[in-house]
Amino acid sequence: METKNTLYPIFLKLDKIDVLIIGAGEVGLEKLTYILKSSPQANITVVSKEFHYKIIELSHFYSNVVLIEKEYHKTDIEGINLLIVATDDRALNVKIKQDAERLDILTNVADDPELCDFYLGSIVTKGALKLGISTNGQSPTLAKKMRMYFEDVIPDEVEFSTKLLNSIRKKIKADLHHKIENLNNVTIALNSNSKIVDELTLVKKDFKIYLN
Ligand SMILES: C[C@@]1(CC(=O)O)c2cc3[nH]c(cc4nc(cc5[nH]c(cc(n2)[C@H]1CCC(=O)O)[C@@](C)(CC(=O)O)[C@@H]5CCC(=O)O)C(CC(=O)O)=C4CCC(=O)O)c(CCC(=O)O)c3CC(=O)O
Ligand SMILES: NC(=O)C1=CN([C@@H]2O[C@H](COP(=O)(O)OP(=O)(O)OC[C@H]3O[C@@H](n4cnc5c(N)ncnc54)[C@H](O)[C@@H]3O)[C@@H](O)[C@H]2O)C=CC1
Repeated sequence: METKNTLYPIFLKLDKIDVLIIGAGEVGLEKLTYILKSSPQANITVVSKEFHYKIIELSHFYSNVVLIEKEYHKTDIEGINLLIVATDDRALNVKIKQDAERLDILTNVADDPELCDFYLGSIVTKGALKLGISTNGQSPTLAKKMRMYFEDVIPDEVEFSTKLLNSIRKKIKADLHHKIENLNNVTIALNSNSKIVDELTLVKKDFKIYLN
């Protein structure tokens, strides 16, 4: 595996596409839980011979999670946009990946990086702000630690600042070049000082003046 991370992160609207998880054991549960934590409205179908009881509980809570109790058949993946494979049968996982390739479906085979078209990352969410973290498959544990670190150090005020910046953004009536300059000026405090919390409080005051 490469040291330099060349993966390209994108932020998907999972309520607008169809996600399928095949296999509903421990790993299926981990993937489902993690996706719902970040995207509670994700459209997710789970196909499996048996279901972890926590997956059944989740499906009662989320009407957007549909469970289908059956053995995998290649027609299950037709029309699917994003696929996560998590059965305990490695040969079956390889076959599902081949079926998916024929239909051009982006696929993650849980815990089998070689078979993955994409990886799930660690995710930090603070209001509108979202950070995706990847170690290029080298250490999921490090990705998790980084998530916990950023959850801790990014101040909750960032939610407020994001909203304010958005309203300023809408108010500034200028050509794109001047708009970017203006927005850079009001956010410059964020870049110039490591005491993010203090700076955000200052920025908040500036914004209030700016908006009045
Ligand atoms: C390549 C990738 C493919 C993918 O699954 O998408 C992958 C692969 C593997 N994971 C393994 C193990 C563990 N995974 C975790 C946790 C997470 N794993 C996640 C993603 C990814 N895992 C992708 C790369 C992400 C990146 O680029 O950094 C996270 C981010 C999201 C998620 O849950 O999917 C989530 C953290 C969420 C969070 O809390 O923020 C823990 C820690 C724990 O659970 O506490 C362990 C045990 C400790 C350890 O091994 O480090 C194994 C070995 C299995 C074995 O031993 O057999 C493989 C296979 C291999 O490496 O060969
Ligand atoms: N549990 C763990 O922490 C880890 C698991 N893995 C690997 O991840 C994979 C999945 O592991 P677990 O989730 O723990 O297994 P599990 O045994 O808990 O779950 C497997 C699921 O796949 C379903 N399944 C099996 N054959 C099927 C078929 N033909 N059609 C539809 N569904 C089918 C089963 O009904 C079950 O729900 C395995 O390859 C395992 O080696 C790897 C690392 C850690």
